[in-house]
Amino acid sequence: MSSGPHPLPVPRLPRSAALGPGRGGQPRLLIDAPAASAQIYLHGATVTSWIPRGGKEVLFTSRDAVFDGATAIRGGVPLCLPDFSTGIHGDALPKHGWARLVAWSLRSVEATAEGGVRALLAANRDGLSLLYEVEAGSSLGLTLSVRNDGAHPRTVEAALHTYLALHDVTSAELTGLEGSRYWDNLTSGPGPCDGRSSGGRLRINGPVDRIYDSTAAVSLTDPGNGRVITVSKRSAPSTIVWNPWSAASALPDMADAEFASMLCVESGAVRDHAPVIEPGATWSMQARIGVEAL
Ligand SMILES: O=P(O)(O)OC[C@H]1O[C@H](O)[C@H](O)[C@@H](O)[C@@H]1O
Repeated sequence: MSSGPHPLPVPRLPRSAALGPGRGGQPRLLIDAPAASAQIYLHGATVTSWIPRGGKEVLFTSRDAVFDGATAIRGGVPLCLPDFSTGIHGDALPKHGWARLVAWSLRSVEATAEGGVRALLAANRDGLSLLYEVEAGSSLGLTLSVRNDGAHPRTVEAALHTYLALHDVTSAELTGLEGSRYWDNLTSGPGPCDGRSSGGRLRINGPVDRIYDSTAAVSLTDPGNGRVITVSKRSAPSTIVWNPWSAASALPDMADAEFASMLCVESGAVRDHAPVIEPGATWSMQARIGVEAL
């Protein structure tokens, strides 16, 4: 009999959750609870699906996403940490940090009193201990905690790189960022405060890649699906808005035309807002995604 790799410890699961192979045979927690269904891959602790009961899929995951246990998953909520993009000094590798690239362990899974499921995942590396709590219910709660296990203060960038599914991005309107300053990654410069001239709404009709200074909750209308997606957050002073537009065709793991049915609205603490975590201290941030009828 062959003695294969030592299996990872599996926590006791409620009846509304199953751990098994998902796409590409990758370990995945499948949730089917009274309040919602959801999927979480242990690779990168990537939530790839959340469907509130009676509703439609809220998270976009590309049909060409690569599930090989090495590549970052194109869609859902990849975690960017300890760097966002190439980091504060512009030279950090891998891009967006290692958190989305490593296998996380599943610490606990429990049914919530509200009919959802709460999963706790953990990863340690590079002098940092990460804990990630995913609560999939009538809303999706994501809480990321980072402990500095090293002897020196650490500056850590973090973002919940949330891909939201839309019927048609050009008919969507994003509100909540009006009047906020932003850095435009497309021009590598600061953008004008926008939203004022358009009555507070941001419409997407081309590529967008902006890092907003904003703690505000945002709403994204999705008229084709008859809904508004809301994102509220705590300790996350950055909001990143990204759609590659047709440049997505250069991405090997995103299918042609899919850019029309997604918008990333990412909650984080990046660049000037990156927290400095003292030795032994823990910093955490939270985002909550909800859906309302339009
Ligand atoms: O292709 P990835 O490494 O996943 O990055 C996807 C995107 O992430 C963020 O939204 C950045 O602001 C973009 O500049 C970047 O292109």
